[in-house]
Amino acid sequence: MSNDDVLSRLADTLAARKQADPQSSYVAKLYAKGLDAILKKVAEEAAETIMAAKDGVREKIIYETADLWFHSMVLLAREGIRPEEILAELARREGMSGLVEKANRKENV
Ligand SMILES: N=c1c2ncn([C@@H]3O[C@H](COP(=O)(O)OP(=O)(O)OP(=O)(O)O)[C@@H](O)[C@H]3O)c2ncn1[C@@H]1O[C@H](COP(=O)(O)O)[C@@H](O)[C@H]1O
Repeated sequence: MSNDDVLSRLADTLAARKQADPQSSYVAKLYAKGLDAILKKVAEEAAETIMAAKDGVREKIIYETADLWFHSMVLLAREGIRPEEILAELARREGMSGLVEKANRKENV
């Protein structure tokens, strides 16, 4: 299996877990706990990523960032948002100066 479409495959699994038994699936259990529990995990994993970066251990940064991305993906799945939509937003910004993006953002968001 290629790494190229790992986000799409994971999103398919996360969508399917909406029908799964919370006893047999970590993701189903998280959905059952609700939005606040998912947000708490995102915040925890962000904090763990920060601590890993502070420690400066490469493998730890990769591991904790994977946990952060995974829980962010659970949040997106809960909200019915596909990872392709985030990738499209990043692609839209590609080649655009961050300063231009910042000016546009003030007008649009
Ligand atoms: N990529 C992941 C993944 N990354 C991390 N985790 C889980 O996320 C949790 C990380 O939280 P912590 O480090 O705080 O550990 P914890 O104390 O066990 O977590 P809590 O009980 O406090 O929530 C761990 O339980 C990990 O097992 C993941 N669980 C599932 N997946 C993917 O999601 C798919 C569906 O998982 P299930 O729904 O469990 O079948 C799997 O096939 C994987 O592809």
